[in-house]
Amino acid sequence: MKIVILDGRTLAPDRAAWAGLEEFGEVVYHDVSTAEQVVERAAGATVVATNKTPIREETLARLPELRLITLLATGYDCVDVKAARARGVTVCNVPVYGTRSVSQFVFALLLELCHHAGLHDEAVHDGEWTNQPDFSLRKTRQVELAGKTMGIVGYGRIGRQTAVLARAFGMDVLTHSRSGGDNSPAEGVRFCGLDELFAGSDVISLHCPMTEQTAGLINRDQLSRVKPGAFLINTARGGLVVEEDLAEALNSGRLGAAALDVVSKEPIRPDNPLLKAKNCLITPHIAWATDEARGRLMETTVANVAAFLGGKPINVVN
Ligand SMILES: NC(=O)C1=CN([C@@H]2O[C@H](COP(=O)(O)OP(=O)(O)OC[C@H]3O[C@@H](n4cnc5c(N)ncnc54)[C@H](O)[C@@H]3O)[C@@H](O)[C@H]2O)C=CC1
Ligand SMILES: O=C(O)C(=O)CO
Repeated sequence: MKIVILDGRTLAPDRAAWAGLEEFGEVVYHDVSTAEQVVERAAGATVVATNKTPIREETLARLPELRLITLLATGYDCVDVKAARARGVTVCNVPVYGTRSVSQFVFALLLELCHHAGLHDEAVHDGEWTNQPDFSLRKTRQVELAGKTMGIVGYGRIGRQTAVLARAFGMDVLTHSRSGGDNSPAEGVRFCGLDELFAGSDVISLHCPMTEQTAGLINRDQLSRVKPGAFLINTARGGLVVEEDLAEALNSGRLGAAALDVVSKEPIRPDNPLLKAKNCLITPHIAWATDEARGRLMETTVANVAAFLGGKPINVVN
């Protein structure tokens, strides 16, 4: 049986790290693949592992031997899961592995927006503190989170954990989720409509998946409702945001700042309008990438393949 890893490098560039899959069959490893390379590389494979390499209907049609697509990620928007189901291909993902890391990263981004610790460190190392008389050198406005409201779009695993951290910072939490009430809210968390969430939040954090319904959810119309000066954080998927509209909201000062771990095309293109937008912090899709989360991701991937081959698939999303 052939197992093809289409884009293993971001998880584990060392091929030895994939040895756990070798007990199931021949493993063919690729650092990274384009959508156009999938058919050739996955030909004859029973199992394909993909992190972000797209697998669309036309690709599936040309891979008749494929039985399992195992995502090396939580988000599965790069796979046409409906087309896979129609062809009898099981798709599974890796939930939970990154819940704590991603929600922690939300606060790494948010705290950077509040305090600009990196910028102050640079100023100190450049001698700015030494060369002025005051005991304190404040280069930007400093913001306290206690008493502010965090709006969480998507109250699933990461959204819920982000709410826990927000509560620990003394924030009130508004949330909007698909069913409006899936998962009973924790104390201090209130479900509301998206418009109310946008109008009532000092910090908006996105945690819903990228789907037909959520594509472009954050657009000019929605951004016109935000509290002046609010912060937007996106660690979910770039496609949730209309990037030109976000750049406009930042440049006009309507939105105070944005911190984005994800953009619509990754790696980011040089003409992405957010690269030149005011007060826009961008990290290269690393919220998931702690050592601990990557270890769990690999373990669950091996478990996904073992369960599927054992006839009792787990973490199935289609
Ligand atoms: N930046 C990174 O490194 C990472 C990003 N992610 C992203 O985070 C997303 C969320 O992950 P989890 O919380 O584990 O998923 P989850 O499935 O536990 O939660 C997603 C939540 O979004 C809600 N939702 C779905 N459609 C919605 C809509 N139209 N409006 C509002 N809410 C909606 C669902 O009801 C669910 O409660 C993933 O889909 C992935 O795109 C996940 C891991 C790492
Ligand atoms: O797990 C995910 O969904 C990520 O985006 C990280 O690959």
